[in-house]
Amino acid sequence: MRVIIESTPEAASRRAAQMVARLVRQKPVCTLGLATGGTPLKLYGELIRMHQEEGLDFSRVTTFNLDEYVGLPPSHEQSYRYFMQKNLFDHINVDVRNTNVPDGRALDFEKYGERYEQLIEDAGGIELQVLGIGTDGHIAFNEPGSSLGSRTRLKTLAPETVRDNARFFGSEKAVPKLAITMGVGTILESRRCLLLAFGENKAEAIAATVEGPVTAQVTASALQLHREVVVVLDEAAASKLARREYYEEVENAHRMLETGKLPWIEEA
Ligand SMILES: N[C@@H]1[C@@H](O)[C@H](O)[C@@H](COP(=O)(O)O)O[C@@H]1O
Repeated sequence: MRVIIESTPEAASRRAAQMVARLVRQKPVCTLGLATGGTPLKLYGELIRMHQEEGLDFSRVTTFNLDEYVGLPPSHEQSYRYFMQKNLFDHINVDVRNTNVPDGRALDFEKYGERYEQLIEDAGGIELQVLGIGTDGHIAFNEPGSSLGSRTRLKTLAPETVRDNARFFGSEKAVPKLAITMGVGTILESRRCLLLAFGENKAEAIAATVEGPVTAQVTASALQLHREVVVVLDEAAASKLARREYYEEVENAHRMLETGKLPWIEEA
């Protein structure tokens, strides 16, 4: 796990956008996994800017979103399809037919989950999965207790998540209590994961994810089993990490390798 700590959410989002953009430039036909929530908004804003000002081309990109609330039609302002259209897809040149967000109106969720998994497989798997994290340490809607091998399926939201998301719906009562979500196992199969977290209210979940034991009680901790994960944080979200100095050393080493300057070799 590579942990990158930037001073602000803006700087962290720019860093994350550069990673996404590098992939899209190197591999124009690629599959991105996308997330919703407040966290990736600045990342999407930066990708839109890169498309508009630098010609970043999404025309051959396919996308898969992590999750969707059960019962919300795509036209509902709080549906994740609506969110993606408004905050990214409507502003870049992705072909909307190549964008996939689980359908919250599906009736046979078991079958639908299998179909979503198949679509991901048919697209060649997810190259880079963008992730946020819940205050209870969940990724997508894999709430505490979710199997670390789980696949796309129906999930009941934990009370903490209902409380956190009430801000978007006006009240806790209005928050859908069920969601269809990629599983932890689905997420672990993506080739690379990019986890973003900002703000003090994510600090505990991030410390548990990065430095705690791998446990189904903090589903993001399963990312420790993945071979290529980058965690991009702002100062506040990093504030409860015990090994912060080491992560900074690792980043210095990356910079030295990029510039080809390894002082101990030059001095020898
Ligand atoms: N299903 C989503 C997650 O994918 C997201 O990571 C989380 C955090 O949201 P926010 O970024 O708004 O804090 O919220 C929801 O639970």
